[in-house]
This record gives sequence, C-alpha cells and structure tokens, in this order.
Amino acid sequence: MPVSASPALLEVSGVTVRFGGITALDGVSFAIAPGSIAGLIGPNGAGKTTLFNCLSRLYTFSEGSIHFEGQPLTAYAPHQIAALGIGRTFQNLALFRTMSVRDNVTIGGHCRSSSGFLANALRMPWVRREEAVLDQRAAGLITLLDLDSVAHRPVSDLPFGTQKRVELARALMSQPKLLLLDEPAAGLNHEEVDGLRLLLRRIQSELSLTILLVEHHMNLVMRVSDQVIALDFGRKIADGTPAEVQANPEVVRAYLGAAQ
Ligand SMILES: Nc1ncnc2c1ncn2[C@@H]1O[C@H](COP(=O)(O)OP(=O)(O)OP(=O)(O)O)[C@@H](O)[C@H]1O
Repeated sequence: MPVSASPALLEVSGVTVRFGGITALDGVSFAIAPGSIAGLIGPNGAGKTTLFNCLSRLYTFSEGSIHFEGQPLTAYAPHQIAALGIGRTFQNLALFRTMSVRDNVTIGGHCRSSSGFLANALRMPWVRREEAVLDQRAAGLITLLDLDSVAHRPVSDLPFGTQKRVELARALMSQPKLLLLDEPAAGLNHEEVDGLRLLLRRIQSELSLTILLVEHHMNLVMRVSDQVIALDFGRKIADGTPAEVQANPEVVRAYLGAAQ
C-alpha cells in the first residue's frame, strides 16, 4: 500500500529546534498515514529523541508546525496530549516496580478518566462504572500482550522483556491512535526482538493503531515498518519504503561515517 494514499494522521512540517548553538532539528518534514508503522532512524545525536519530545509537547520548536488529525499540536498542553490520542513509551522503563502488572497497566487509563477528586473520594456510581471499564480494558490488553500468567506478580520479579510488554500495555490503556515507541528493542535478545516484531504487527492490526518507533535495531525497523524516515545531524536525509531508505546513498554514508 503506498503510504501517501490516505490523508496523514500526523504531519510534521519544517520543524526546527535549537539548543543554544546546536540545531537539533533542522526544517524536518514528513507525514504518516493512518494504520501504518513508521520507523525513525539515524545515528546518535541525529535528533530522533528531540522529535519525539516535540510530538509529546515536552519540547517547543522554534519554527514549523505539527498537525495531528489536522489539529495543530501547539494548541494543546503536554498533559492533554494523551487524551488527544498520542501515547508513548520511554527509552528507560518507567514502571512502578513494586506494583503488580495489572495495577501498572490499569494506571495507564487514568489520563482519560473524567472523574474528579471528590467523586473519586465519595465512590460515586459513575466512578465505579468508569473503574469497571478500565479494569475490563486492562484485562483485554493483558491477554493481548500475553501477560495473563504474570498479571498478579510485582513488575520487579519479571524479566526485562516482559517488563517492556507491561510498559506497552500501559501505553495502550489510553487508547492512543498514534503510539510513539522509543527504542522498544533496546536490551532485548534476538528471540525477544523477533517476538516484538510480531507483537507490534498484531497490536497495530487488532487495535487499528498507527505506530512511530525510534529504533537502532535495523533488522527490526526494516522488517516491521511500512515507511522509514532517516535523520542525520537534525536533517531528514531519506523517507520511503525500507528498501528505498536502505539503498539511499546518504543513509549508507551517515551509518558508515558513524561506524568509523
Ligand atoms: N535538552 C537538550 N539540551 C541541549 N542539547 C540537547 C538537548 N536535547 C538534545 N540535545 C542535542 O540535540 C542533538 C540531537 O539529540 P537527540 O537526543 O535528539 O538525538 P538522538 O537521535 O535521539 O540520539 P540517540 O540515538 O543517541 O538517542 C544532540 O546534539 C544533542 O546533544
């Protein structure tokens, strides 16, 4: 399916971010079609995390625009981004280690909870109804991510690869339309990376998700993505199918240069 066939879910246009004398992003533009998996690659310092932080509104950009479903992101505060439909995971796991898998996952739904503090304290009927919906959603995601057998175990007891699935389930609790994954394969062994590839495809199709992942694991990016965007020194150097990007001379140069 050509990636440009449907209107973009996410449209990044001429985004520039400067930190003092460093231009971390230099007029970066690309679009992501709904229902696709896009990989964002580039050597260390290329600007991938900076771009993710712009998409989460953690950083402000000095030039350009980002539109999500046609809405300018700058119209929303960082705490409204999850409710808008953009979820994310982080490079370093941010789980509550002594809490169970189920509780860690359920917590991910509270950014969309509409109950106020008083209603919660008084356990009003609509609060209980809302909690039942969240419990049910958490149970569905725990099954989808193959976590049923460890649902009641504290997260700290579990292998790293399983903890990463817990983090993914938690990010999905806010029912994102766009899921940003920051190095999901980091720290995983060969077998786990292959499992992750199948899992990403499964959640993408079962939940009709769009996924943007930053990843250094080239084999995973090239096998899981419909579209790959390559950055180098803050500039976009390639954007296309995995085969097109892999064959792009600027991409080859950026990686060979980085390896020397
Ligand atoms: N908060 C910040 N303050 C100053 N400079 C920053 C900040 N964040 C990023 N940079 C700089 O911006 C550039 C892009 O960094 P960024 O972390 O976005 O790259 P990256 O592609 O994610 O790298 P990596 O693959 O190593 O995570 C780098 O030169 C980095 O030093």
